[in-house]
Amino acid sequence: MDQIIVRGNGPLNGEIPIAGAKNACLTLMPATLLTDQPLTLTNAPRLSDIRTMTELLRSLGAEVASLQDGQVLALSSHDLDNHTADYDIVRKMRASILVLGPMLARDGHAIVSLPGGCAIGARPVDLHLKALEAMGAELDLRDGYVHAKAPAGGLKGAVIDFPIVSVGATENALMAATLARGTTVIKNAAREPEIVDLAQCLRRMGAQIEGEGTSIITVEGVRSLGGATHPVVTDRIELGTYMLAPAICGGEVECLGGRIDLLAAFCEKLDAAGVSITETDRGLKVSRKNGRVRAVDVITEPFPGFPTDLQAQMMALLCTAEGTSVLEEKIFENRFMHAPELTRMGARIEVHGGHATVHGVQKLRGAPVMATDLRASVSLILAGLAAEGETIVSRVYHLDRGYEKVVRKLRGVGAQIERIKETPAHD
Ligand SMILES: CC(=O)N[C@H]1[C@@H](OP(=O)(O)OP(=O)(O)OC[C@H]2O[C@@H](n3ccc(=O)[nH]c3=O)[C@H](O)[C@@H]2O)O[C@H](CO)[C@@H](O)[C@@H]1O
Ligand SMILES: C=C(OP(=O)(O)O)C(=O)O
Repeated sequence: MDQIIVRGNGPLNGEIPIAGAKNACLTLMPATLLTDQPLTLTNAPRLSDIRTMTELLRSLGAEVASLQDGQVLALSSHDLDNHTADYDIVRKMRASILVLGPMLARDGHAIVSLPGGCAIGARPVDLHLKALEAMGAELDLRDGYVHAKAPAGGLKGAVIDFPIVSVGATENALMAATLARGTTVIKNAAREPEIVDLAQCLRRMGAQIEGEGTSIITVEGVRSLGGATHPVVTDRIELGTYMLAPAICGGEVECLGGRIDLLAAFCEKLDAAGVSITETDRGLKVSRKNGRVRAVDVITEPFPGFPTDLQAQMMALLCTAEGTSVLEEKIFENRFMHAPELTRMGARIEVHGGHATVHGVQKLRGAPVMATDLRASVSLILAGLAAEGETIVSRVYHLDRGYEKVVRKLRGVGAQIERIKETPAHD
């Protein structure tokens, strides 16, 4: 297993290109199951999660070609020769549940393993299932799998009123509704940019959708969808992560492809903390010129609120802020596992239930630390960039799920960071 070694090295300066969004690409790829025509995705990120989704789609009989060094994905699913998404693949990545709606809508049946819990929380899929039931699907939970059947004649349009905002359930319902008979109205829909991106891609494929980006999405089902070429939206979480690098270390970094509208709530918090953000022709320029950042309180919420996927990285910034910050995690019940690791680096953090209180310290110190999940892993790297001495981050396979070329990108702005093979322990 690899490790990443970071040495705190002062201000960072230069530019970092931002990739296409993992969380958008992982929902766009299953859209291929809705059509027998080719779907081409450009601006795809090169990540292990994308390879896992490729493996899953291939196991169902889809063809997926990775072109131009992985930045273009050519997908096609003429006939699916298998309608079972196997536990061995689904357990690796929760986004696998997104094949359920499309397979059911197109072919009328699907068997998909339940993804189970994961490190950051229980993460049930009941809302995905209820949405499909509302469209007439019969669901049976057996042996850890959802066995799903559409009524004769296919799924029917329905009013789906989600009790809480769910990104994944909105995506599954939206894809299924494109081929359902009649009109589907999704109320309390998620408004994330990844939902807007999915709706735009589906529309390019011939779907009739209105209201994406608002809480009510209306879909008029069509008989079939065609092929399309679609560019994956910028990864707002990778963007926010790299915006935090100069905020933590000082200096000035331009994040190429960045847009404030993807991250308005996050940008407001950075501004309040004393970080300057300027829109340029090429992206966002971020700098921290005057001394330490100030403490700010953060509550994670569905879009347009502060993203849960940036909470760990924001905590890394606040560890060295002047004053005390409170972070409240409202999406996932166990998403503070980075806190004890940051504490190993000298941070002063108290966690009580869904709240973490961070008392800013002057300086962090390098230490061996362990990545516990995707965003936790990058928060430790960010903290290491600002720490005195050497930080060794283990279990970086978490990082590979969501960050491409992290060492190259950070070295490009002057960071001292390298990836090494872990030395095996001796008896
Ligand atoms: C609203 C939100 O911020 N969603 C995040 C969530 O999307 P993801 O789609 O994974 O999760 P959801 O948006 O579905 O979850 C939101 C909340 O609803 C609950 N829930 C969800 C589905 C369900 O069937 N039943 C249920 O109770 C979840 O446990 C959670 O507390 O994780 C992704 C990866 O970290 C993030 O990119 C998304 O921004
Ligand atoms: C937790 C994440 O992904 P997933 O939903 O695939 O676990 C994430 O993107 O931060």
